[in-house]
Amino acid sequence: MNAAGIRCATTDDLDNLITSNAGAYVTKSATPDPRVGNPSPRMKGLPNGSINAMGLPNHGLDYYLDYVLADQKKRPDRMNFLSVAGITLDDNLQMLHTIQDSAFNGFTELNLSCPNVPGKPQVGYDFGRVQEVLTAVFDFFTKPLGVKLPPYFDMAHFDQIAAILNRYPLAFVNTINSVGNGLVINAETETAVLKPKGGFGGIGGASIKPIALANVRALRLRLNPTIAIIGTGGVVNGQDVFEHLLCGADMVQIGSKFGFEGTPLFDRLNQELSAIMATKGYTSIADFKGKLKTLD
Ligand SMILES: CC(C)(C)CCc1c(C(=O)O)[nH]c(=O)[nH]c1=O
Repeated sequence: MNAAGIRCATTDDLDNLITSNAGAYVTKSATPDPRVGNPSPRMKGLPNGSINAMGLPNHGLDYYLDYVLADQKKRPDRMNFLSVAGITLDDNLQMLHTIQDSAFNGFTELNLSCPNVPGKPQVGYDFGRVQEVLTAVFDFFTKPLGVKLPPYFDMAHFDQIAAILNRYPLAFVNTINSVGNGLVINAETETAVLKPKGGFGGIGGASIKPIALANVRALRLRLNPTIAIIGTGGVVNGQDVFEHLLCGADMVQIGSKFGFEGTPLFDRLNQELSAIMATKGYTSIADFKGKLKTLD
């Protein structure tokens, strides 16, 4: 499926997704009210990925909730995901109350890369805050909910975030979001390529696959089996999908590459993954999911 933020901000984008061979879709992370987002250039393609500082441009929660409600009426059998990214905890709780009180019965993805109070790191990097947010959310929210996580790079952080997440009835964890605050420069003009944030932005694409695979594997090994894992990051071909599944992902999302290739990507990835499985004699994903071997 697509990753939140990529070709999923308008009803046209979403119509393209539901008529494609993607297994599911997720809507652009929503805020309570529409947002214009940051000034352009705010996203740039790179030889092996992308950098972005979009600033959460979106049409507001109601726009996406209306869309998924209409879709679930038309296609009650299909999975759909609604992503929310409140700038404040109150915004997140307000949106989740609206979703809880609505007829929506799909998955809600709570983006924990949302900003924290000024001077503190994003919520996903403030473990105490993660606990506060999830405690407040699960105080009332009973529908299927997962969290979108930033990448972690330290074994102690894998231990800490997993220990926190295991305390909540999460349907899934989506790992990873873009690798935060990279910087891409144009050496000829001696200028950063993005306008917002002095050129700092989230990095996506092939270069982040080793980080994504590590986060999928580390969390699979630590999280309760009741919590499914969506693997996101660095997928450009069927082998990358296979690797995410081997690390333990139950579902795979594609961001940067989907941005460049569009919906034919899903047909290509399905074909490439099927070819790899046939070569290896696998008839189902269960034959190899999570079965990464180590050299001990
Ligand atoms: C980074 C935030 C703007 C706080 C959240 C939205 C978001 C954005 C974005 O809208 O800039 N880009 C990403 O690569 N990941 C994200 O989660």
